[in-house]
Amino acid sequence: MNRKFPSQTMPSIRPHPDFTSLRELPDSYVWNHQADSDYPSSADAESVPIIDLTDPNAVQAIGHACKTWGVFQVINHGVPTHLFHMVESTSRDLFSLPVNQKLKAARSPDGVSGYGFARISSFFSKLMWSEGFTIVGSPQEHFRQLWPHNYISHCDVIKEYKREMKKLAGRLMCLMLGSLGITAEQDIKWAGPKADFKEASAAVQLNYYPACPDPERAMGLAAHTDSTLLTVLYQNKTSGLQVLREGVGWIRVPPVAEALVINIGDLMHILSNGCFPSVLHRAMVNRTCHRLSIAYLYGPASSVKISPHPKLVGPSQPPLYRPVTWKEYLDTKAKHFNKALSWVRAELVSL
Ligand SMILES: C=C1C[C@]23C[C@H]1CC[C@H]2[C@@]12CCC[C@@](C)(C(=O)O1)[C@H]2[C@@H]3C(=O)O
Ligand SMILES: O=C(O)CCC(=O)C(=O)O
Ligand SMILES: [Fe+2]
Repeated sequence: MNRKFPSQTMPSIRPHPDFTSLRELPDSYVWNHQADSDYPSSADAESVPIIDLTDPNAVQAIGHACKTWGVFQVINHGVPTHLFHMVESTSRDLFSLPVNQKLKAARSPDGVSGYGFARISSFFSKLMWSEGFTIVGSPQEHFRQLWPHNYISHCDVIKEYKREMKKLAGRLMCLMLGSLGITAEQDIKWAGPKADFKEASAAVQLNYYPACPDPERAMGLAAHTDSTLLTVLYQNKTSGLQVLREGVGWIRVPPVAEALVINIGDLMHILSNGCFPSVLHRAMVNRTCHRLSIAYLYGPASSVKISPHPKLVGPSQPPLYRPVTWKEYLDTKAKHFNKALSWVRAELVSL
């Protein structure tokens, strides 16, 4: 499944089919879900924790969720509801444009921003039943191509969304690290003097999963971990997100009104020296309803090297990973995909 396909055979930009016109799932979209029987489909005996950020015990609850799940949902997070409606409406406007219009903002072969299949597509021989739009920095140039007359209001929505998400992600960083006895003020220099992670950077990923004629055999977004410190994920009312629980199987993460899903990413896995493992997750699709999700992929400023925190390292706990910048890690991920973490680990051994 993790075979790498040369980019010539799987370019990131192919003319997208008009999903709405397909009555049957083309063979190129049929995934072999046989391998899933290794992990029996869980009877939902367990569910991903839901944490109220206004609860005085939130730090402990977050620490426990990060150690044992790598994912949790947050409620009472303080992000105004209207912002989700606005960003959802920008997303809908974007994905409902005609294919040729969307391709005007296609991600270039060596670029990060723009419209296209998920970056990880190149590792799979089958196609995913989804479309994506990645925003790094300002979306203005791409949005101008898509909506020559009203791109500014869409840009403003993204700007506001990023501002709110950055605040929330900084708060979550403090809570997560706090649960490990690390204080952002004293122990994390790159958190800045106010410990607000002001210099942090991020990407926004808009995901669209059209309704699918044969959802059992299709795949929305293949199993992966995020190359981030943490990811804040908003999903609309249609379910589809699943996380892999060791020894249990794929567990659904149902949409909960007003809640946001928080994933631990690979860089947090490294920073916590493996205490907070990154979570493998995937998105399935639906026969009658389309699905939208918006991921805020949060990482450090470009000059920061992430390494196991000194407070979590000692004679009995050697550092398991070598220091990496976000860019270095993304390059490793682009080469080795789901084996990237072990590459960063293996390289330490070979130093
Ligand atoms: C900052 C990031 C994180 C990226 C790469 C780059 C921009 C787009 C992100 C995603 C978003 C969709 C899933 C993923 C797996 C993908 O294919 O593109 C992510 C990837 C990663 O987390 O590795
Ligand atoms: O659509 C989803 O629920 C998952 C999206 C995701 O994993 C991502 O954008 O990284
Ligand atoms: Fe993800």
